[in-house]
Amino acid sequence: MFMDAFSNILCSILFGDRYDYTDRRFKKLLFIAEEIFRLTSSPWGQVQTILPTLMSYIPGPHHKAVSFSEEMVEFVAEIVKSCQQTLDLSKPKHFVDCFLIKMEKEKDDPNTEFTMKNLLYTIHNLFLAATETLSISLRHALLSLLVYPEIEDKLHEEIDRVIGRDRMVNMEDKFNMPYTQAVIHEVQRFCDIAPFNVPHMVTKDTMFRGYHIPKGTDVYTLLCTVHRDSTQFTTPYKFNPNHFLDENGQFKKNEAFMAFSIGKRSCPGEGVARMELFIFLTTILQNFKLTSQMKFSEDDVAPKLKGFLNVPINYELSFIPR
Ligand code: HEM
Repeated sequence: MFMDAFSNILCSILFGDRYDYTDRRFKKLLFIAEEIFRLTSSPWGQVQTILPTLMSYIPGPHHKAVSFSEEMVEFVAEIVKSCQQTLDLSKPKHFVDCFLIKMEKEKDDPNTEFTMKNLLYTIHNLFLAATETLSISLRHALLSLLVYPEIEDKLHEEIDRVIGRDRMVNMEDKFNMPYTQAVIHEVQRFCDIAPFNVPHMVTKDTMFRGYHIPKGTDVYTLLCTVHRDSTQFTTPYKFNPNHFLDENGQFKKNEAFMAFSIGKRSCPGEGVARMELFIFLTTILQNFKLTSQMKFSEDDVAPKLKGFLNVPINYELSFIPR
């Protein structure tokens, strides 16, 4: 359900359109995205990420991810084709229109990055980067609130005080909701969904803290070590929103928070991801109390590595209207 909702937000940004949840083509797109994610997270997929050349010679299920990716690109190509038919150069309606206009402007530049292939693969990558990450984060957040109902109570209190029950939340509210902001940051720190980040490669010979890293070496920046650093977080192995609150209960940034990575290649979707997590979580809690027939321990909320992402356990959840 969350995947459907987050994917539809992306579809509105990219194509200016939402899909009905029962739409056959939309369901197919989500199925493909989930399959690519499942295959790349499997042990086969992980070895392929680390040793792509070797794994291209070895038969196995990891090759299916490539054919699923091709299917997704074909699907996207159809949508882009229909956008081309309705394109008005003076009135771009969405991301695809803006990209097509740039393609048109730079069509005589042999070095342009604005090509059809880049458009299709950018959309493909956005689908993979933007849907599962948000869905996993929200599922972690709701599980954390089931394990710590006192934190849910404090969120309800802040939501009722700042937003009330009669209007929808908006992004301005965030500035008056330090506790909610702290909880969302703590969910992302504690659940640490991309513990090894994504692989990077040094583009030139590099000296780092006395070590020589030759050009072309793969580098994995372990975000998990920063998120569990006891010099930065008082109780690194415990879910604790106070990590992001000062002594006056105001939201406090922490430079060691790196859920979206840092530097030039940090997550370009950070802004929209923060917005979506805030709006989804506050809207759910404005309207519902969370319960479950299952019994949870503190260990259940701790991150569980599956492939290259930390995912929450499977759990049942009921939304009780408030
Ligand atoms: C809670 C949600 C999200 C988390 C935790 C997250 C985290 C990350 C991380 C750790 C990276 C790797 C950065 C690096 O290479 O150092 C990344 C890359 C990326 N993310 Fe996100 N992300 C999230 C949501 C999104 C959303 C909503 C979008 C798009 C709307 C998005 C688009 C991307 C793209 C395109 C890249 C690749 C950037 C590149 O290769 O330069 N992400 N993300």
